[in-house]
Amino acid sequence: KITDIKKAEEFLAEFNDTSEEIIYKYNDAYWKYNTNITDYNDQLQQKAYLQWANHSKEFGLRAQQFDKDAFQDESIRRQLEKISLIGSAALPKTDLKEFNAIISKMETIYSVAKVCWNGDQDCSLLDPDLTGIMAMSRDYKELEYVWEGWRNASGRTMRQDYIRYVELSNEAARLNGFPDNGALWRSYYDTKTFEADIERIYKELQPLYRNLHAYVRRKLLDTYGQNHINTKGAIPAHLLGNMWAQSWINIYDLVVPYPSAPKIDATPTMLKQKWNATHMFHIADEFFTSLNLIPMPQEFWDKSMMTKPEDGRAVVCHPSAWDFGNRKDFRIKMCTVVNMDDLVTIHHEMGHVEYFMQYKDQPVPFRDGANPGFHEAIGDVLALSVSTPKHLKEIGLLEKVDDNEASEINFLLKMALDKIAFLPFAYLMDQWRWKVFDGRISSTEYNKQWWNLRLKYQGLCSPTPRTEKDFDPGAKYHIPSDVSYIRYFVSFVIQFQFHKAMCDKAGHTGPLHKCDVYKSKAAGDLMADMMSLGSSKPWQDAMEKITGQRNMSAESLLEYFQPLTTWLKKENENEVLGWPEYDWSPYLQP
Ligand SMILES: O=C(CCC(O)(O)[C@H](Cc1ccccc1)NC(=O)c1ccccc1)N[C@@H](Cc1c[nH]c2ccccc12)C(=O)O
Ligand SMILES: [Zn+2]
Repeated sequence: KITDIKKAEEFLAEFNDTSEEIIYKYNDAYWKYNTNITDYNDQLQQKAYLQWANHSKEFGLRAQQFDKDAFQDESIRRQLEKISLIGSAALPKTDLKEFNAIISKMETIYSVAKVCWNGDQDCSLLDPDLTGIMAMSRDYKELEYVWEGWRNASGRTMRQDYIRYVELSNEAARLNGFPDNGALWRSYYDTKTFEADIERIYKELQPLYRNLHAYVRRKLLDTYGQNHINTKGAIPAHLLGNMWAQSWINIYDLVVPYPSAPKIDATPTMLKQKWNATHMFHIADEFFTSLNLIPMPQEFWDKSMMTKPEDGRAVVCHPSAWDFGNRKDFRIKMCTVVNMDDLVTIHHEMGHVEYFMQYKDQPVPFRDGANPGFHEAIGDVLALSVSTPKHLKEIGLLEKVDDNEASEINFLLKMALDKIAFLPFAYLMDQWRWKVFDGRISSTEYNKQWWNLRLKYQGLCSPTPRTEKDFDPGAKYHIPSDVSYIRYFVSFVIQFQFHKAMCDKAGHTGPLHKCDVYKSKAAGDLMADMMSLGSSKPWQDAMEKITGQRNMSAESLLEYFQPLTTWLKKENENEVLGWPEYDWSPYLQP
């Protein structure tokens, strides 16, 4: 093994110089495919992917020639380690081609899947039509039709491909020295107690979730009646305002605690004031620059895709942020709809781009988040400030803001419908996949085990009978697209730690949920100093830089929701928490 430091430095310099161009070429081809799904563009992206994979493999094998532990210089050691971890590029050529082809096939199925009415006359895609129905409809049967139709058109048709995807993922993981792909994914958190830490944090948050679940279930009884809601059973999964019941924000009007107090909903005002996508992006950009963060560059405004093309092109609508690797070209691809949900999502995506720009001068192996959860948290932290009634009023999206207990509970419940409802979903998404990758869940019971987890963690049941002909996990973007999900669970916990640290830095006093860091340069600098590290240091160092402590903790999240927790416990005094009648189901009712 090579231990010569000069040779190591030359190798790293060569990697850095040759990588930018090949990364740009791959992103350019992948962007063209994502914003215009055709066979031709698919072939081009697969070719560019193979070139990028060959580059990774060549440099990965060369990096392994060095005895990385022989180097005192932590940066050299860490760069060699990251270059050695080449993921799917370790697969033999034919397997690699098959692997990439399967993923783009599943992703295409997902992006073009549609639900049709009256004999295929008119059909709807997920984005924006089916999403809109799931959010707005209060018709039990209509929701059921769309919920099942989407799963038939997306998940069900990719079930066989997924089985092959699992085999190839595990083969690649083994070639990288891991027992299975779940172990490889968990390694990105560089913490040997990661699973135990996540489980502990989940257990701390579960009481609050069960209180929210019981409260919402009680309210849904008023809307959907005894036949469809059992106050000791699971909630039918299609009634929560979202295709996957991962966010319950869209049924806020059915569950608002004090209907007479002002509803904190900015969407009607956005529509009345004729907001459009570009304006929403500028509002978000202005928030970032108010914190002395880097503004979106001109190329961003010129090359991003902010709305779904109207020329009938098939595109991947699921939002994403793009770093083209040349330290200049950064984009967002999103099918923006003018509503509060998408204003929050724009902040989420822009958080990714801010992170890209903050670490763009790091060596290529360090141009990444401290861990995947950090990358997901940045934008959401800023959105916590933007979502306060005080801030929404400041940007003209709310007329009046009351400062009384009723308004406070209304606001905190709305935030809980997004942030607390999401936690069990984010947790179970990779619980299921970790078990699929390590063989604890076999392909003969993919769907049965999925619904076991949906019941166990979310307290949901399917509105219609499910069999192993179905593949409901495939109905959620990240499964066909090979994108891990525990990153969002981590993000939803640490974003409150970051929020608290920024609020302290901004000199905020009073309850955490009222904090808005708008225009605080000190708070912005705190985040910028962390982001500029990229993945050059262990994430515990990055965490310490912001919060002064080195671990993930649910403490700040629980502090933020404290007033709501107290209120819910009182409200639920005579409620049954949980779903003890676990075998109740809406389709077995008379
Ligand atoms: O998937 C997303 C947003 C999309 C993304 O920005 O996370 C995107 C997903 C993706 C990953 C890899 C390839 C393609 C899409 N991630 C990125 O664009 C991204 C960019 C750079 C680094 C890491 C991730 N959100 C999750 C849940 C979620 C977390 N926070 C939210 C806030 C508002 C709305 C949704 C969410 C979801 O919709 O289920
Ligand atoms: Zn994201």
